[in-house]
Amino acid sequence: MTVELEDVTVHFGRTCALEGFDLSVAAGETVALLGPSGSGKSTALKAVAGFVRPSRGRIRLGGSDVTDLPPAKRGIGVVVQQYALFPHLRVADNVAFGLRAARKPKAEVVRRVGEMLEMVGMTSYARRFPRELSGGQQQRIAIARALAIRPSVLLLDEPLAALDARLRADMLGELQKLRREVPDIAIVYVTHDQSEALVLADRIAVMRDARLVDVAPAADLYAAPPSAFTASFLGGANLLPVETSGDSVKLAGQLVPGLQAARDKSLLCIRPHAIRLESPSRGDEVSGVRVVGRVVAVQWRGAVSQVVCEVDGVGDVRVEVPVDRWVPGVGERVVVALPVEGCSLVPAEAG
Ligand SMILES: Nc1ncnc2c1ncn2[C@@H]1O[C@H](COP(=O)(O)OP(=O)(O)OP(=O)(O)O)[C@@H](O)[C@H]1O
Repeated sequence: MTVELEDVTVHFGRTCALEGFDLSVAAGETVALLGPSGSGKSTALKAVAGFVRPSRGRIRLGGSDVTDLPPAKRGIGVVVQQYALFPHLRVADNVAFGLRAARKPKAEVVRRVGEMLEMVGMTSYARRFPRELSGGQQQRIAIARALAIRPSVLLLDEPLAALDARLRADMLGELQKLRREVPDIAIVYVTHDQSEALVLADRIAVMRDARLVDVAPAADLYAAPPSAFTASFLGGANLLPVETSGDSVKLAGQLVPGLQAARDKSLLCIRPHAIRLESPSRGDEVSGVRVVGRVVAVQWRGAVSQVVCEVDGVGDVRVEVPVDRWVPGVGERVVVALPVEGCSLVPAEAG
């Protein structure tokens, strides 16, 4: 079932939490709402669920206007942050709740509850009460309960936030599997974690200050971010100052081949993993723009090290160095090589 938000605006008192928000999610599509804390992601999702009322705009599900319908009449599966399970019901009864409300036959309820508990790895907890579970376990039951009714729209608000890294990876896998098993479900997934968005979403809607900034297929947004905000929020791109004259682009006085300036104010966008560091004493390994910098910080992060280099006339450049490559020490002079194929231009932000 399609989900459409058209010009949706939500106010809480004097706070505008969502401003003129337009988004359409097709049946079978997963769209992640990604943005910093307070950018309006949860508000957009609550508007679809019916938990908040827009002061302007319309919400349609499967083409029908549901703006004035209460949440229960919308037929949506919802898992929101801190979503309270029914405290007086055991885990299995929580998961069965929607199925019983829909008067499903008893055998089907039992089978479906069993399947759902198995999916979230909670079979042996079926007879416990929510207060006897950890926060992460409660969230897994909330996911099982939302999916039990086989909703055609599923809204997930930071569903993995309470889980540890290992469980989060497992649940991400489960959610991917779910998408294959229920191919027609439309999923709106709120997160501030870009890796979750990249794993799950067909498209990512990037939000900032109550507004939609960019929306596009995840791979396109990552490869060619349309704005400086999206470039840095998704993948932590370096945004480096360039000089333009005519349509040529220069970084620290050097021509960047292959880039054409289309506007006055642009920034050169390059991902930390695309940059190579070389010792000044070694030969040129990488073709592209080469500038000299000084290492000001090194953080080892397991498979990669993050190295920050200070480059005259450019500023700090963040580089990800894989574990099997040379990692310079703090204070060392290095050649920072930027392969042309990793470089793109994004418009500089106004103001
Ligand atoms: N019930 C409310 N009453 C008043 N203000 C609210 C309410 N809910 C949200 N807001 C405000 O609306 C704005 C958007 O909040 P929202 O919860 O949608 O952000 P978010 O992007 O989901 O953030 P987070 O990632 O922290 O959950 C924030 O400024 C927030 O303080």
